[in-house]
Amino acid sequence: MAQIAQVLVDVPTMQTNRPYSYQIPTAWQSQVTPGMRVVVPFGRGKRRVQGFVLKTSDVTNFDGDLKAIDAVVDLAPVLNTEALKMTAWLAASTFSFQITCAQTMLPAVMRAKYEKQLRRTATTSPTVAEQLFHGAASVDFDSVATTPQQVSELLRLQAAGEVEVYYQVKNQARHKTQLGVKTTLTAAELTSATETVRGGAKKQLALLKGLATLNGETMTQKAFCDEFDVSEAVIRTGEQKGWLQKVALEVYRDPYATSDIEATKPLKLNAEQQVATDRITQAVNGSETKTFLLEGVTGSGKTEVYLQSIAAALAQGKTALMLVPEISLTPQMVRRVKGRFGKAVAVLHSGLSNGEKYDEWRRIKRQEAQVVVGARSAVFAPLDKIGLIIMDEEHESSYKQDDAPRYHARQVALWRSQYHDCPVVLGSATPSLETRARAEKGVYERLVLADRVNRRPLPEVSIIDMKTELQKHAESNFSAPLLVALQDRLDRHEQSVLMLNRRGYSSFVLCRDCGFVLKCPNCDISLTLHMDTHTMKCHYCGHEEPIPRTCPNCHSRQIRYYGTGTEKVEEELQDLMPDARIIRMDNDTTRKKGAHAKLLAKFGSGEADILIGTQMIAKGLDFPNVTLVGVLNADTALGLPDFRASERTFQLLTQVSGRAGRAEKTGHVYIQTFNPDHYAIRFAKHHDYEGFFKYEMAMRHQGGYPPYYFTVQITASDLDEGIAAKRMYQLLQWLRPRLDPQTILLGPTPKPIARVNRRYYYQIVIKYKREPNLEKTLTTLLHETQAQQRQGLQIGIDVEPLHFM
Ligand SMILES: Nc1ncnc2c1ncn2[C@@H]1O[C@H](COP(=O)(O)OP(=O)(O)OP(=O)(O)O)[C@@H](O)[C@H]1O
Ligand SMILES: [Zn+2]
Ligand SMILES: [Zn+2]
Repeated sequence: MAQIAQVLVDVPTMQTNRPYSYQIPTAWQSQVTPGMRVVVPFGRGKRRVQGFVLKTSDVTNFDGDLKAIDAVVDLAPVLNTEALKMTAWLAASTFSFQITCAQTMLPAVMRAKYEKQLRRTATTSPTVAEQLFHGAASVDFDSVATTPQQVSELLRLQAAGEVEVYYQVKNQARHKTQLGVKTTLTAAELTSATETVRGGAKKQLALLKGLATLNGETMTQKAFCDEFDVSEAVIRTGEQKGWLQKVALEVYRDPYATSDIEATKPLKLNAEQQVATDRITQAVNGSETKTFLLEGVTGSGKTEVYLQSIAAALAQGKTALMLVPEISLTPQMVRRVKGRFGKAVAVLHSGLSNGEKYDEWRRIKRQEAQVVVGARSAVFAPLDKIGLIIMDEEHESSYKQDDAPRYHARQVALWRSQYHDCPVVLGSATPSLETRARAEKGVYERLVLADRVNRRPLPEVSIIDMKTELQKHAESNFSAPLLVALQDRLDRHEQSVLMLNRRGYSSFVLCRDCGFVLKCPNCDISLTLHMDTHTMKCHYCGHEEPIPRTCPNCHSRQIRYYGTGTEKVEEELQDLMPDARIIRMDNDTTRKKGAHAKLLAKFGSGEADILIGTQMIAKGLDFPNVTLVGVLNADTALGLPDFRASERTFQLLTQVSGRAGRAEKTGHVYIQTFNPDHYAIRFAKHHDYEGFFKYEMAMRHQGGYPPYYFTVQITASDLDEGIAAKRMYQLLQWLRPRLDPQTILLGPTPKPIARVNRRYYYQIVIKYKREPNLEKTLTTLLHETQAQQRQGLQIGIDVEPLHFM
């Protein structure tokens, strides 16, 4: 029997990966197992914290006095063997703490909430019991300690032993219950009960008939009443007569219960889809830990390949995990998967309430759901026997988490594929350069869908040079050709989608006459406008120069920061086209839960002619009547001070173009830009992913960027800019001798948005090809900066960051 538990404790100010030993009280010795949550005392005083049991052992001779576990939170482990291994791996590979990782893997409601209480003691005087506690055993600390006088009085009482402060760990997870009915009578007893019912009581007979069909099962009262057409009053009568019992029935909050999703059957695959599905199925059946890159143009029917591959895994008695970028943004995808697999599907995404997420999580854990669809953190879904993992739109940067642990869902997916011996499918029309490069090397197997379903052509793309447009007429967000095209669609009762790129809003300057963007002379990366210092800064190398008043390239005075809002665009368009019915989709109009899905449904049902939106409309939408796509400003993302700016622009333009002409009617795309000759725009015009890939790889090679180099970003932030900067210079001195001479250290530099939440950010970027000392150095850094964190300086380590801002 296990007598000692190694517990990972949740103490934010004193994190460590070293577990603490606690004694397991005799009564629980056969019950406490690894992966359970427990409440333990920590430090001096009465502090209670939540922790995870990592290991149990039966060592009986330990040094000193071990504290005992206070309470056991779970009846069964919430982290199984795989999950425990995964936390250890995740912590090591992202340089974060194991407790943070464990918490990230579980639904938010399972995170402990602490309540500070004031308790009575054995020696509390009757007056204090009455005045302070009003007869209760404990009170909320904050409610009785609002003034300094009160606090000082409490301190006095505490010193006198009359009261004590206690930290209560609150379990926030609540199950939802409904009233259910069940009967313990046998069929024969029910029949004889029928004979006691007097002639006219038809409803009582209906009740008995209903109960007879239950076969000992429990049914919710509501469902029972609906199905057998009896009232709650009749149920009460039945209860009084001893025919039935009312019980509390645990129910799941099902976020999709009210939406009626039509069941779908597998489509007949085209030749390319068939080849891809066969290869994946083969790997599923053979339990191959293989990674596929499914590179399929927009509208090539990747989803159908996913669905039929998932079916193959289910046929083997296995489960499947399907990741999509922030799913609340693609309600269409949920419908497709639920339509095919019905109740076997659990959905996890940030649009759900915490209770809903918890319920879906439990459904997966209890193996009641075999298919999980979800956004980033769904990669930790507690599925057993995974047969296939799919990652749709694998290039999406929302798969990377910005806070600790800074993990990429792709990394976790690959780890789980090793654990479960199953294949991973990375799907995209525009794979990330890293992924495509790995396929080139043969690390991943490449599967290609080169054509749209039914050989529909990809839409024609016209590039509109906004420099000449602006010379022709007054400043407007709309070029003449785009307006003509919009009017034309209005006349033909076809729909249009307009995208306004908000990324990089106003943070760089652009010449409206020649399209020139100011770049760093050292790094070939856009300089960022810093209004606080009135300078242009390179945040890769630290180069700084004044804000130009005229364009260094053409000497025009039309150089200014760039940016415009969706609301303004909507107003302008409504003025220009008073008859058009417009839906606007941006952070403002989609803030409310479910608003996103509603707006899309409205557009889908033809209640609007034009959908204006930010990047959120670029992906996944499949509306047959959309024949026109307009991109109002292709350049904003290009101007970002990030070596991935071209890649992101190309991906975005290709994705949004892909929304046009997906069904019978041919589509057309208009891209407005000040940089018509930029290669990202040229390749997007020709839907030429492969061309872009080769060109961009050459650029990365030349600049010494990923995938040719690996990168790690270290940030320091503090309310005091001087402290953050000083710490980074010290850190640079500290890092240099510890790392390989070949390794490049960039910075320290202020982050482009240097001040967020009143904190100042500084960063160092480590670039390397091979760095044997990296792991040791960064692990040391993580642990040694604990003391500084307590003083308010925050250090962040980000392996392979996706954003340098
Ligand atoms: N074999 C098929 N036969 C008929 N229709 C199909 C077939 N496969 C897919 N489709 C239909 O083609 C359309 C496009 O498919 P889907 O949305 O899966 O494309 P996709 O590759 O995911 O595109 P995107 O990357 O643009 O999201 C959908 O409406 C889908 O129902
Ligand atoms: Zn530079
Ligand atoms: Zn210029």
